Amino acid sequence: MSEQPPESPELDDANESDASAEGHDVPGTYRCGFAAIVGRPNVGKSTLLNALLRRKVSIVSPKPQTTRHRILGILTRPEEQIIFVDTPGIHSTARRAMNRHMNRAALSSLADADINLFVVEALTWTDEDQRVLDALKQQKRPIILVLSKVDKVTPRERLLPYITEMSRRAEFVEVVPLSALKNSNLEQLPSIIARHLPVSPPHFPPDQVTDRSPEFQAAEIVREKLTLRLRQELPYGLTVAIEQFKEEDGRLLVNAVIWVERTGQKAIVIGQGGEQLKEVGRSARIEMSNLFGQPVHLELWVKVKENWSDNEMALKQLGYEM
Ligand SMILES: Nc1nc2c(ncn2[C@@H]2O[C@H](COP(=O)(O)OP(=O)(O)OP(=O)(O)O)[C@@H](O)[C@H]2O)c(=O)[nH]1
Repeated sequence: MSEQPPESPELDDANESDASAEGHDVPGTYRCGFAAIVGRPNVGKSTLLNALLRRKVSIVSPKPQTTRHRILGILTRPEEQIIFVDTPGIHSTARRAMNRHMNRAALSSLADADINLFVVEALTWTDEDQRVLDALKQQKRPIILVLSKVDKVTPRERLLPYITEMSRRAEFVEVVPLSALKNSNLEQLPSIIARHLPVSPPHFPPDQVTDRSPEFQAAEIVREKLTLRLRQELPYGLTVAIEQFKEEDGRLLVNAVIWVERTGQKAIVIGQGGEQLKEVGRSARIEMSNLFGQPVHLELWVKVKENWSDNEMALKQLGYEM
């Protein structure tokens, strides 16, 4: 994984002395490594990451395929640093360049992780789940099976035969039923993961929670608000690019462009009398102010780039690593 420093003695030493320099000496038994959160779309991967970190680092919506990038979320504890990798949902209808990018980002993450968290929605099993499990098995890394959304399971007894059935599908090091939404049964997960990480000093400073820049987070907040408000297919045809992000007189000035694929979509995003865009801007601005701890002035523009999501060059320009 590109974020992981190579295992050269010089770098390891540098990490250790960095940690000490900041007053964060770590024990020789300290563990640090990557835990990828993988699964089909919409099973609750980003919600799980945010709940584990008690911070929102990855956007969430009821629509599948919301996460488009690989996003690191870093949990630093006295005995370990777990670098979670939130991944796009792995899906089978990968005809467009964007979908291929998403599957590639997810599949490369699970190959590089020290341990994988395979998230499956409790009581369900689909062909897409099976596809993800097949990919995981090829990696021969330890797998924790996370059964998500157990708050929806009634009566609870229905879980037991399901867990038995699921345990037969692969050799999971642990099966953890939980509800990220209700924050239930999450406490034990970091310790279970840590047992499978290599002994290593931390890769990141203790106060860093993500590898993503404030600009990236700002763009994602706008995209989340759009995804929550817009109906049907439209969220899949838009992306957000930050054109300006600067501090002036104690406030952040943010200009963002919402790129859509067709002229007709532009009018829908803006809405009658500009109401839709105004609401998106208002809710995004409030969330950004909370995240960045200062007032935000947000300007949104809607522009058309024909068919950008099926154009490798456009995707690259818009920040999708290929
Ligand atoms: N009831 C319930 N809903 C949940 C839970 N966790 C997530 N959800 C909901 O499931 C939907 C999808 O959640 P996400 O976290 O975006 O799922 P994801 O797997 O990251 O989705 P992709 O971006 O498609 O890969 C959202 O509406 C969440 O609120 C849970 O524990 N219980």
